[in-house]
Amino acid sequence: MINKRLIGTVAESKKYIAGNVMLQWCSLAANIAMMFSITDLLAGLYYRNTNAGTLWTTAAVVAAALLIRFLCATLASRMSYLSSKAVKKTLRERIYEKLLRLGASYNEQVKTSEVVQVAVEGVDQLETYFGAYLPQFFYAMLAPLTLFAVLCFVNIPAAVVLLICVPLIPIAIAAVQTWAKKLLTKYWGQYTALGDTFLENLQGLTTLKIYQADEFKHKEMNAEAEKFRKITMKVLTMQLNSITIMDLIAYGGAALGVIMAVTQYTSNRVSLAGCLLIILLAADFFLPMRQLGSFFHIAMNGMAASDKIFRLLDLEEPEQKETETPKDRSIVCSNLHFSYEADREILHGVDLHLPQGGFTALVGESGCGKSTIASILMGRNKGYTGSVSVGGVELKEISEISLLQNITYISHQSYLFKGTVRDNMLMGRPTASEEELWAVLERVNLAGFLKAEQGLDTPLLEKAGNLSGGQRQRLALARALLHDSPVYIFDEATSNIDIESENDIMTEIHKLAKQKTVVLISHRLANVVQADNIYVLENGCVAESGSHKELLNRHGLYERLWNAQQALENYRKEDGIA
Ligand SMILES: Nc1ncnc2c1ncn2[C@@H]1O[C@H](COP(=O)(O)OP(=O)(O)OP(=O)(O)O)[C@@H](O)[C@H]1O
Repeated sequence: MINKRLIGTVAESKKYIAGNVMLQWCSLAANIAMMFSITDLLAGLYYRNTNAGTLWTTAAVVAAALLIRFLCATLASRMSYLSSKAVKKTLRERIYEKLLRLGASYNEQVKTSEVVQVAVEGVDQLETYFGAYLPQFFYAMLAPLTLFAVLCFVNIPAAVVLLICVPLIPIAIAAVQTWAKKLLTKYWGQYTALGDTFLENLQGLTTLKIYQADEFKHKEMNAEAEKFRKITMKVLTMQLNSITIMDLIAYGGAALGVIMAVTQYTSNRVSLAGCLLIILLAADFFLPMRQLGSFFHIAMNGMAASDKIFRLLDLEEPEQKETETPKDRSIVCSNLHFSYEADREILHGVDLHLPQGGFTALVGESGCGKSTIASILMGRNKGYTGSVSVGGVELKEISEISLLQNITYISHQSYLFKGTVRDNMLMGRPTASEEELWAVLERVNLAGFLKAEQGLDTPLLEKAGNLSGGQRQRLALARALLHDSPVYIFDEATSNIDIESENDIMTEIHKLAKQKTVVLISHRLANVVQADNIYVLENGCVAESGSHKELLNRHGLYERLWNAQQALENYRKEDGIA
């Protein structure tokens, strides 16, 4: 239960733990002095040899001891607070830095919901471990030894009996530990699983309602929650039972000490004051250990959480590369293979050439691997084989920051943050002036709408929920234009939006393609007609490539897809659907 690595990780907390232990020890010393004084007075009263001076001295000692104990308790809780603060700050910083180092491909290794739970709940659990458990652990060792040393001067047999009984509490704790550890690991597993399902169902609630599947999911969640309730009850029962056992040992041990004191007194081996002192201090032998026992379960929870934190902190990090993206940004993929799962290859030896300043399109039926290629180019999927090079340098060798400065990715669901239009746009270029912001908004045809609202200060809800799909995409494009990177990848950037927005965005993409390297992934072949080169993918392989005209003349897959789409679009036009 003393995790050296954990303590080493939050080294700053060591001084607070030591301070806390010292303060508790001072409080104990004050208590001992107070008990000495009181028992002396009581014995004096019994033998009728007390004078006013003794009374005043006792009153002064009691008052001073109470004041010291009050100050020590206040300062000790301050120490707990400081150590908890250090723990939260350090561990959350470590988790955050780790995620940054894992980079864009972090969720290849860990689920976002797990990261959130570990960083929030997991770290909170450790707060108690550092703030309460660890100081109590050391104090629970120190207190009985101190009392033993003091009581040895009063009566050795009673002091020995009390000291011998103290270790029974940690022995009882150790007995339940193996079982408790298994139970807590299971508890944490179910807790994260429940959190995962809850988050997913909440995010998909509208979809569940549309398909009236909410009742079914409700039942599923109920079943999972019931499982979690049962395991929580098991944990609580285990905690309650072990606390009962500890209470029996603690108060049984104290009772034994009292019996010893009385028998020693009746056989004249200890004075009345000494006997009273043993009786009054007997419980103090056990209370720190008993208190430790009650923190023990919280600490075990913390241990289970720390395992998860260290699992996250120990995830293998992609090597931090120093190489800058070369000036020549032409991208070449040769014999590119990639699988998300071991036994299912998605890309089977793809060869692509995306020349600097060129306008290249990737087309193909759904699921053929277009977005996977885009992800690889953005450095998000690192486990590919074959070669992907930028200006002759292997992609894996290029630093992630440099790559992301040079390539901008715009998907059909670009993320817009809660805040204002300005906040979101400045992410593209933090130094952009007001004029520059309005200029790109004009380019994407969003300026008119925003002027009628609150301009750049128009508030945005989470994921820009208060904008239409088309407006969201135009804003995402405006932000991307501000980024002004040499390469742009548009991955179905005009999917699911109105035809006007699509036309506006496509016009901008075509203009951009005259100045930058543009890769356009699109279902709609009418959008790629102007591309210099079109790669037609089929089942993770390049089936054909060439310009629109060349591909039509080949009479292959591209022509079939084109004819099918044209027929559909003409039909729509005739029926006035589009
Ligand atoms: N994260 C993932 N884990 C496992 N398999 C995945 C993952 N993402 C995609 N796939 C699989 O990889 C294949 C290619 O997906 P990809 O998204 O690259 O296709 P796409 O051509 O972009 O399709 P679409 O045009 O529908 O967007 C699909 O069969 C898909 O099931």
